[in-house]
Amino acid sequence: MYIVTAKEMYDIDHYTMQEIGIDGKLLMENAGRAICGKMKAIIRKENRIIVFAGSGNNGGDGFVIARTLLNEMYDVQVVQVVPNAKIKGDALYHKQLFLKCGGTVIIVEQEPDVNDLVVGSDVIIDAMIGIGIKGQLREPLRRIVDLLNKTAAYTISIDIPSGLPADEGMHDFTAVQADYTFMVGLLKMSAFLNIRHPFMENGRRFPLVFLK
Ligand SMILES: NC(=O)C1=CN([C@@H]2O[C@H](COP(=O)(O)OP(=O)(O)OC[C@H]3O[C@@H](n4cnc5c(N)ncnc54)[C@H](O)[C@@H]3O)[C@@H](O)[C@H]2O)[C@H](O)CC1
Ligand SMILES: [K+]
Repeated sequence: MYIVTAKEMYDIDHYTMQEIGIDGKLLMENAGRAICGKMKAIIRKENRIIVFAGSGNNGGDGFVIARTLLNEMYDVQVVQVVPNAKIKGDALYHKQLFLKCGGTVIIVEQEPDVNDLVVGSDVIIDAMIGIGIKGQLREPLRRIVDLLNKTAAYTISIDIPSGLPADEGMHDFTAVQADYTFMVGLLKMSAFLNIRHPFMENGRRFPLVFLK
């Protein structure tokens, strides 16, 4: 079993893209699809599902997941936690595919009732931020993470719970208290550090599924 730091994961992704030649969009598609395949064991067609998508590739995974679920007739919409201009590259490509498939994207800064959306949903998919996190969560992510932790019925995090430091060295942070976490590629070190313990609730929280 290999456990990687964020840098090691980026190095492996870089090798996969530059040396092997697998396009980043395809990596994202594979990650999102693999997660959806496993996720179907814990979600239902009648669930109201919201994907919270951030600005980076973690958000891109979220758009792939949203499109895959939408195309399979799940009740899913996306809440984008950053302005449109921040979505770029592979994530923008997958956002556009989701929109062209008829998907709904709600921009958080234009939506005064995010609280009502969360209260009215059964499953939150947390694709706000992954191993690209640097330092303490900034607004509006911090406020949204607090809201999800207080209000969300059931939360599934993509790759790592948003806000959790990817590596060692940080102890004071706010992070999503996920009921389930699907890791992409390789196991991330953050899953095994002491920083995770406050979120564990006697080991019951954070079941992990690791996807190759
Ligand atoms: N391993 C794989 O096979 C694949 C993994 N993927 C996913 O990509 C993310 C990592 O993507 P990256 O774009 O590098 O970073 P993030 O999406 O995690 O975040 C970057 C984003 O976040 C902003 N940001 C950074 N720090 C903060 C902060 N403290 N507060 C608020 N916002 C912050 C920053 O400005 C960027 O915009 C990985 O976890 C996987 O989920 C890919 O799909 C490829 C395949
Ligand atoms: K996440």
